[in-house]
Amino acid sequence: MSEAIIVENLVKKYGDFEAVKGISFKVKRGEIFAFLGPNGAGKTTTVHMLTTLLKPTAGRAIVAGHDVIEEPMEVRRRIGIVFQDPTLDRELTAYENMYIHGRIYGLKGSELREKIERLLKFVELWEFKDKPVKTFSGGMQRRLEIARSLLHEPEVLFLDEPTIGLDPQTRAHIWDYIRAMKEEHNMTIFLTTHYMDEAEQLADRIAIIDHGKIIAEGTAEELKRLVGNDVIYLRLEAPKELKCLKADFIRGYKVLADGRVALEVENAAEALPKLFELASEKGIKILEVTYHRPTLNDVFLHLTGREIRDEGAAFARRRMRR
Ligand SMILES: Nc1ncnc2c1ncn2[C@@H]1O[C@H](COP(=O)(O)OP(=O)(O)OP(=O)(O)O)[C@@H](O)[C@H]1O
Repeated sequence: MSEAIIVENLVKKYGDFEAVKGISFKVKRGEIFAFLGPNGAGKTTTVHMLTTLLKPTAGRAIVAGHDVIEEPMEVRRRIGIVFQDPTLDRELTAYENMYIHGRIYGLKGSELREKIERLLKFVELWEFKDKPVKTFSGGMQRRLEIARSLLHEPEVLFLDEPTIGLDPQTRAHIWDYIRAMKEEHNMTIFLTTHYMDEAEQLADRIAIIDHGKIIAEGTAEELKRLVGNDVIYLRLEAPKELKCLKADFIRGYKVLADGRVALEVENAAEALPKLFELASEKGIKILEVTYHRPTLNDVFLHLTGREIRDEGAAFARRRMRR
């Protein structure tokens, strides 16, 4: 089978609240697939259903060739998971954490020792192997969790927000490991993220999830094509004057939470002089202008009218404080 994950009409209700509202998608073997969405979109709930930790209310999911409801043990044997919150034993050393996990999966002797060494070297923690985890930084702990999740050579690896709260340098390191896992082991990787750059940098395909539904799916390039060619950001002296800025060359617009306006246009270089002319005709004062090719943030804005960035950033700050 060429698919590592097949999901059909998957639903999860918590009481009356439907957190996941009948989602369907497929992930091919050897693919990095990202679930991109804001806080509370239903990403973790989906990961928990796909990893057999949570029973779906309805629908079906096949992971590594096995049904998550009918054959949970078969699924568990073939997957690795790195959760959002650390699950390491902080009192034990890095080596001991790896060793115990390996024994749980039936590994032992020289095979286990060699794997631990190879994986701790892979995530650049070999020299810290005898240090207790409580002395590790957040980034070191995440690297150790990744190494641990690879011990039993999973076919499919689930990473729930793998770089949340980490500094840019550590995030880039973790991206390198994720790419290496795909390239060297043809591993299928399902990751959730609210960071657009993470989805863009890593994923072969991206599903954008919002309020429990997949609202778009494709490669980063395909998703950006939904928006069009260019996006112009404007700050107006009086934002309510926006309604006077109607013209054929403006394909759509959205008002951002910070008061700026995003205009979707075919070609910003051609649209800008026309825009200035129109503004001066109508007596509208433009305070600031920038433009760029659409980003995934623009795609999210185009689809939902909201920015993923604000919600994500606030969420990351909240988590860091915990
Ligand atoms: N055990 C639960 N009981 C009730 N509601 C829940 C429970 N777990 C999650 N929810 C709700 O379901 C929705 C989806 O949550 P979920 O954690 O899957 O979202 P998410 O996209 O992963 O966001 P986050 O990154 O914050 O976990 C949210 O509105 C959340 O409040």
